[in-house]
Amino acid sequence: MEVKRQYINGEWVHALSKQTREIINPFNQEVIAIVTESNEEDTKLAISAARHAFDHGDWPNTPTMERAKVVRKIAELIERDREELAELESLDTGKTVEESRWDMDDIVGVFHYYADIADKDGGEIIDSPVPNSISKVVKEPVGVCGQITPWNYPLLQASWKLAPALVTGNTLVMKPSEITPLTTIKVFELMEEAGVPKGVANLVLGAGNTVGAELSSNNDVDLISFTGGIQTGKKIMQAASDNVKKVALELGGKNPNVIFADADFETAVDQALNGVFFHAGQICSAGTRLIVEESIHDKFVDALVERVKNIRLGSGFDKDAQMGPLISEQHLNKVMNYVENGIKEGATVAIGGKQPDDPELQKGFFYLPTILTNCTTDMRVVQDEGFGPVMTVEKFSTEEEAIQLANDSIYGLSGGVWTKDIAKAERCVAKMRMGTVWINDFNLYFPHAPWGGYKQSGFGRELGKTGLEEYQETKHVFQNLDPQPINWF
Ligand SMILES: NC(=O)c1ccc[n+]([C@@H]2O[C@H](COP(=O)([O-])OP(=O)(O)OC[C@H]3O[C@@H](n4cnc5c(N)ncnc54)[C@H](O)[C@@H]3O)[C@@H](O)[C@H]2O)c1
Ligand SMILES: C[N+](C)(C)CC=O
Repeated sequence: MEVKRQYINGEWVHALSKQTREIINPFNQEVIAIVTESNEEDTKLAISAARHAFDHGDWPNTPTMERAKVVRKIAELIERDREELAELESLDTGKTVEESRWDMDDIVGVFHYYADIADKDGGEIIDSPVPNSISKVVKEPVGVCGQITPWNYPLLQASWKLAPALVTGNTLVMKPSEITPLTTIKVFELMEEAGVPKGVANLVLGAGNTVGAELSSNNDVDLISFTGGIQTGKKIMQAASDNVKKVALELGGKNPNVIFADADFETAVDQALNGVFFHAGQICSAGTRLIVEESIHDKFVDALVERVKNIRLGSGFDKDAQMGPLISEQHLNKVMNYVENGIKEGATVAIGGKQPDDPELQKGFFYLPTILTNCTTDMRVVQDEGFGPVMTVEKFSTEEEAIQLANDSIYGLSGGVWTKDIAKAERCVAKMRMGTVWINDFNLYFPHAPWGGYKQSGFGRELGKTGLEEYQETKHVFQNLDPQPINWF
């Protein structure tokens, strides 16, 4: 098997150490690729290349419209290779190919969106309070950006960083998750084909505690944009402090989905299932914390359990499969422990709570879709991000209690409210401390609207206009057209 290489200063090169890593298919544990294993020294080379391209190259000063053409070309190439990329993503993550196709469409949309909006904000003229002067605000690229992504949406999360960084004239070094680097490698090939100049976009492949730590601590990096877990986010924030680099953190969530008794019952049941079990619950915004009005609690749980019985587990390449495996054995063990601890805390398993018996699934890291009832807000299983196909169910009896439960979390990424009473929904939304709140929907995102967290779900925003501004500095330029001595000294 040919070893896949890192991309530094426009060259596909092996890591200096010549170490490699096997990439595993989570459905059957087969080795699907071997990639070079970068370390701190490779990362320093990649950062130097990005630094040189920023300080001495043309990209930061290339007209925005020209950069937008390159970004649009990347979108077109991803669209051209959509099927290959979708299959690669499914092979690497275990998600169904249909899910991966949706991801690819979203990714194409993100590159187009940023190509479209990049030249729409050329700065601002300020009405200067000083006679005979010009005061203006201009936007400039931040500089060298370190970008670190997780394994659950490898290319989607990469696209949310690459497209705005490139179109605004930054240079960058990306580090995908060491478990799922394959589609990111492929897109760097497409970026080369699209004409991204040498040194502007660099790719290193390796572990968090080596490559990731170097990227976040290196003083030649001006901004670190990270998507991943809360504990890693804290380390990155600390590592970034030496040169006070800009930090953007997209961290985890434990997202409440509040169901009022007057909600459209069938739709709320259907979307509550989708909110949790899509991609086997390995979604930052999964609605794993169901909060249901007491009067419909039993009926709602019964309906969920009946539907869960029919969820089909299987290979991402099986057209009938609705849910794939978890990403790794280590993650499977984490999810199993999380559920076992929840049971010890007093939760009741309404369905699932174990690995499937199906002999065809034994090589994969599968876990059954699980619903835990009798949950209360003080339990770890309710507070911690399980990141698996596990829903906890709590009850409430008043609107105030629903809001209080929904906010009782260190996280604040997203949440949902289901009711036909729009005034009630708006009252709840106004009090819910989360970056995204859905009314009568769940887990919807698109390029035009910002995405990010309150509280310990992080700070900074991706997507939308705000996602572009993350990659820009704001400079005030004041010009005196009639300079005179002040005669103070
Ligand atoms: N808020 C969002 O938009 C969003 C989106 C996707 C995933 N997530 C979160 O990501 C997590 C799952 O992803 P994960 O398990 O890959 O997270 P993780 O934190 O373990 O790893 C994420 C990335 O950080 C790297 N890393 C690890 N240690 C590092 C260190 N010391 N310094 C620098 N980089 C380091 C990893 O190699 C990987 O590339 C979940 O918590 C999920 O909620 C959040
Ligand atoms: C941000 N999102 C929802 C695409 C993936 C979260 O894990």
